[in-house]
Amino acid sequence: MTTQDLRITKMQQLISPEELARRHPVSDAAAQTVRAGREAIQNILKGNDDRLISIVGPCSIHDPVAAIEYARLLLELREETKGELEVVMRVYFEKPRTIAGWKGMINDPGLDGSFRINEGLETARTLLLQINEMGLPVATEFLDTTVPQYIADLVSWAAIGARTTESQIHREMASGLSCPVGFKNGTRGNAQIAIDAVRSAAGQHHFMGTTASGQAAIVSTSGNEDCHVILRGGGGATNFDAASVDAVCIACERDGVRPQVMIDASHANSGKDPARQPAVLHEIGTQIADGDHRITGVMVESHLVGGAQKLGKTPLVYGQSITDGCLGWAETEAAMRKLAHTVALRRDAGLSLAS
Ligand SMILES: O=C[C@H](O)[C@H](O)COP(=O)(O)O
Ligand SMILES: C=C(OP(=O)(O)O)C(=O)O
Repeated sequence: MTTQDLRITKMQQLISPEELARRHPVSDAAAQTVRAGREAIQNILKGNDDRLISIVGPCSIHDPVAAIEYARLLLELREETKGELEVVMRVYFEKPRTIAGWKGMINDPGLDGSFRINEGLETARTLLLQINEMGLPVATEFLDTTVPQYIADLVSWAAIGARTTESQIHREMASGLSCPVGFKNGTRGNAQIAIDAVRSAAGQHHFMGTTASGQAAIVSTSGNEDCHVILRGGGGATNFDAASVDAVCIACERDGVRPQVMIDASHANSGKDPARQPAVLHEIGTQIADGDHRITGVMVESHLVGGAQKLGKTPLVYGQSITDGCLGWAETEAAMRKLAHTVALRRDAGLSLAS
């Protein structure tokens, strides 16, 4: 009598990370973008660079063509604001769902419940290569702990989401990632779990994972010192205001964590209304112009077309989110230019890092 796999309906072979990398190797140009992106972010986190990490882009990627068009626009904005902002594109392939829904392009690239994960991984890797080769560094959320082996060599910054910050396996994963990592506060607004996660990920861990050839392995990590908290609001409250930043930074200091935060202008900080993101960025900009150096980054959900559409609608509107609502491109540009100006104001006022 079998007692095993009673609820498994199918198992298929997954491509190995090694095979995917063999098909789509990292080019020198892409590697250069990744290295430079990581280094710039590390310097900002260490306080050696007074610019602002700016993670900007769609809530999720579902159409690589629109993603490349978006990347071209963002690259121009990156060039224009490079004295004040380190602009990195949000290229999110994995979506953690509150209950159920489309889980992102790696899980279901056909958007139709066909779950062609091998194809999703290949499309994701190809897109990351293209964006990096353009000279634009990339940010993503890592959710499934198998995924980094396939794409992490092309990622300059990673997030652990509000639903997984408290998870031991995600903290272990972060301890071995080669890029800086931001941990979101919890969906109910608890920022302490993100501070705990930063401390945990800084340490060494030993856990189960897979090798590049796809073999199950015992993984040992050295710890990741480039981790930080992301404030995204939650539990019916926002946390982008000066008092919230103060409270979290004081808690960081108490716990031996660098007192610094990235602020997500979207999610609970905008009440999931994308049109409110510019007002959130304005408030963050006011704190920066007042001399606050503890805000080391921002996150913005933005796409070619503002708002969101329901998956299943045919045809889909080109360049519009099928997950959370995003800020449209024109509004994104305007808000990011204003934010860059506040960094310049802080600098011009002599409110340097040392002061
Ligand atoms: O950023 C995306 C969403 O906020 C997150 O995936 C949760 O989405 P859901 O509550 O619609 O499932
Ligand atoms: C899912 C996301 O955010 P959070 O984890 O804050 O809900 C996201 O940034 O896509």
